[in-house]
Amino acid sequence: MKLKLENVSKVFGDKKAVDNVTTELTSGVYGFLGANGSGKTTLMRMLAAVSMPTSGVISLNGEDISDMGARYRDVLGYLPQHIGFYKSFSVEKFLQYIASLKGLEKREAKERIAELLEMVNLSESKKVKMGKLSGGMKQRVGIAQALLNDPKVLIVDEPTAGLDPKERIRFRNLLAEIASDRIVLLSTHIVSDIEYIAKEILIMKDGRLIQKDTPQNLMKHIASNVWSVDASDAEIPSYQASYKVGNITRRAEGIDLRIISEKKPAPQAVNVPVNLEDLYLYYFDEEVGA
Ligand SMILES: Nc1ncnc2c1ncn2[C@@H]1O[C@H](COP(=O)(O)OP(=O)(O)OP(=O)(O)O)[C@@H](O)[C@H]1O
Repeated sequence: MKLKLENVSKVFGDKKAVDNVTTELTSGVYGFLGANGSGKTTLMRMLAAVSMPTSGVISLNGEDISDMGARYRDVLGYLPQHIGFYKSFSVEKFLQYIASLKGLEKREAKERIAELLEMVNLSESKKVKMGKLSGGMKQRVGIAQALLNDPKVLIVDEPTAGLDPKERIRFRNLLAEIASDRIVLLSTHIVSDIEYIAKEILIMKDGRLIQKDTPQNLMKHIASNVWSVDASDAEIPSYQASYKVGNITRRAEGIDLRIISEKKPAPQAVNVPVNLEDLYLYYFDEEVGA
């Protein structure tokens, strides 16, 4: 299984939302990191064949997905960032409805829905109306609908938003389990979502794919840029003004700042082992997700 992107771009007016992306995805989980507006959703929509590239080609096993039509949708599962639900449908009814849109046989759908409800821990709530579900429950229904047709390519856009930590772990394990013979692309702001399960991490910035590598290699690249610095309260603002400061840890013996910097930020600074949050901070200025 190979999903290939060749010089894929998407332009809205004079905005290049996705800029000449070329890459290949095979079985496994790919974590997709990027700041807000970096083009992740736009790229995922093209991979889900919801929108067409302005230029470039996306192919599955050598065949242009725009020529595959229904055959591509048959092997695709997609959980968009914002999914429209029918408030008056029960969970089960909603899944039956999506199953019929996806062309599943009634009996096959019934079995699959029961299995998926179990998997996302919603069997007990199958009669509850969609309008009455919590954010996390809705998200789990979204995940179930994306898996209805047992997709070979699964694209999920920020699927863990609104899930509590326990649900997030359950979801992460579920993806890891199903990814052995499928391509799973998962976008997130929350680095811990992909820390353990991603075979590779793709980093997108201003529409361009700037990195694609294993988490270990990406962390190795920045090993000399992550520092721990002893500081006093009074010094914190000046470090923050000059450097990317991650965690600030207060200890009995003083304050420890985690700093991302190519040059040594202070004489007492020492290099420390890198984690994925450092990677996020290195590439993006904004705050690291929860
Ligand atoms: N339909 C559209 N029309 C015009 N501009 C768009 C459209 N869709 C996206 N954009 C712009 O393209 C850029 C990339 O947006 P996109 O939603 O793909 O980013 P993202 O990385 O998914 O961000 P987020 O994490 O906030 O969803 C943004 O500047 C956005 O404003």
